[in-house]
Amino acid sequence: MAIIAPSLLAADFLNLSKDIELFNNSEAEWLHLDIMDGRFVPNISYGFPVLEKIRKATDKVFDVHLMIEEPEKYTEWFKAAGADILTVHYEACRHLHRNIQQIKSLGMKAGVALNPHTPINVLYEILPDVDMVLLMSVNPGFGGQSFIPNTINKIKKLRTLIDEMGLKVEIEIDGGISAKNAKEIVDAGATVLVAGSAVFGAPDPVAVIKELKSF
Ligand SMILES: O=C(CO)[C@@H](O)[C@H](O)COP(=O)(O)O
Ligand SMILES: [Fe+2]
Repeated sequence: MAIIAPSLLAADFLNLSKDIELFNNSEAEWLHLDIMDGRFVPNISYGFPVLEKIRKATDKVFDVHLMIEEPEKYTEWFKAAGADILTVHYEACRHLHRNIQQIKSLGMKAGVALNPHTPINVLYEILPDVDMVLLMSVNPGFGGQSFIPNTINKIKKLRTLIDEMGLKVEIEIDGGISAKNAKEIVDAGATVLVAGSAVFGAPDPVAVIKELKSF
């Protein structure tokens, strides 16, 4: 049974308190927060004032996905804004190991994210130091895109690598996930499913979360 992490990016920003209440009353354990800087990705999302307000409205885990250049400049800010898990992109970090150490030294769990074109084998030396790997199953920057089928092969390869190394690392998959493909993703070895438009775009987000949880 996977952890479900609805992505706030697809919530109704004119009615955030309603969507947070739905989330609070659902079986989802984590809230996925996408931070975009207009440099690493072509889009700009939301920032600290939004995070700080939502932090006061939920006790669930804050799963923060940084799609930003130089994430090390903001690690302490995200800790202060309430992040529990902070994930940086492999492609955005010149000193990934140092960034992971910095995140963990502040008491957060540390994740590393890979873009769809980045192979699993770049993780070999960092895997023992991270709590989670996030595999992008769409190109980062936007919600509502289609799942890239090759992600299933990547999940299987990563599952094998983690098991062979005897590690306990979460595998989070992000982008284009719905009740239609969730079973295949979980069966391949994923442990955390991010879903934005499939959850907040649905008439009954709580029911969709329940269905995703059943796989
Ligand atoms: O990180 C990202 C996009 O860059 C994701 O977290 C999306 O927000 C997921 O949205 P859907 O694909 O589920 O609509
Ligand atoms: Fe994300």
